Amino acid sequence: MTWLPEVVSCLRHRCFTPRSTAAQPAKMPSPRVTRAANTSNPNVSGRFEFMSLLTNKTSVSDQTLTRHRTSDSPVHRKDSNSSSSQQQLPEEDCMKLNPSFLGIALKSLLAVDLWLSKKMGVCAREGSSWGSARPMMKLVEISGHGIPWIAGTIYCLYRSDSSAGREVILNLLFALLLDIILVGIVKGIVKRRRPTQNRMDMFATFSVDKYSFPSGHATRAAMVSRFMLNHLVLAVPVRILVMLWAIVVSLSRVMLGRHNVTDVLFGFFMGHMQYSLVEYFWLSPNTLPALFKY
Ligand SMILES: CC(C)=CCC/C(C)=C/CC/C(C)=C/CC/C(C)=C/COP(=O)(O)O
Repeated sequence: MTWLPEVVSCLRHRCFTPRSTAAQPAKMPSPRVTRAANTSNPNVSGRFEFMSLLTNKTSVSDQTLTRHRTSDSPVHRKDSNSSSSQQQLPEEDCMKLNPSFLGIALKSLLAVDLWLSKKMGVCAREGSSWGSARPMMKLVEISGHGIPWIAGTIYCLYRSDSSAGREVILNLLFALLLDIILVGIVKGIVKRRRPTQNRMDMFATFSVDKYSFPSGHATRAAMVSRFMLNHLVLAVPVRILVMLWAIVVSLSRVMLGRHNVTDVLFGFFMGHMQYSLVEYFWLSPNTLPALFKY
């Protein structure tokens, strides 16, 4: 499991596309950051910075640039580190200087993930290429939301008059609550930010829902669909509809720009695992008689 921290770190740092330079913690300025900062100040254009390297002027802006230049240099950073052994390199820089094979493979995979997710986010805005389908995708989103599913299951439990029916519905409720808890824990650990193309206009979210890994809709869709296919007696066309619903809910997460592809793929896998967990800990009148007394 030594690879796990590297995977989490890679997901968390977005790897190739920092959302905004202002939001980043203090770290070694990259040439891109320096250039972006300079363009906002007309006195400190890229050209001026180049000239100041030659003329060695000692104006305030020059001093700032000199500081940037010296801290940009790995040699200087090494020196300053040795003079102050307390100072540590930020984690991101360490990864760049000493990339492992796993790190490179992960970063490449995530670069493809970000590129593909952006391409597939065709309903992310009203003005996107499939922007007119956005309202329909938001309906699909609500169909996989936790609140209607939990409320509906509680209602069915209340209305159920057979003990076999109550057992199945109670286990579905257990599965839905387990899903919310497990997804919340993983989101809180990984803390991967949602894609830049996402608009945070989702219905009823928790604080962890600002994070995107894994997709809670994908876990729920995978888990609930497997649950229904295994525990309800359904006609073949309905079974196909259930499978299609799970796929469409998962796909809609990327199309709405809410998630990257890997969030949804992992979510789908995690939903299947959660179902297996529910099967393993199946609540029955034998295992939990107190729950089935009434
Ligand atoms: C409805 C009743 C009776 C109780 C509600 C119990 C409760 C507090 C449920 C929480 C449901 C909830 C807010 C789930 C979050 C759903 C969500 C927005 C997930 C994010 O999905 P993602 O695919 O974007 O990761």
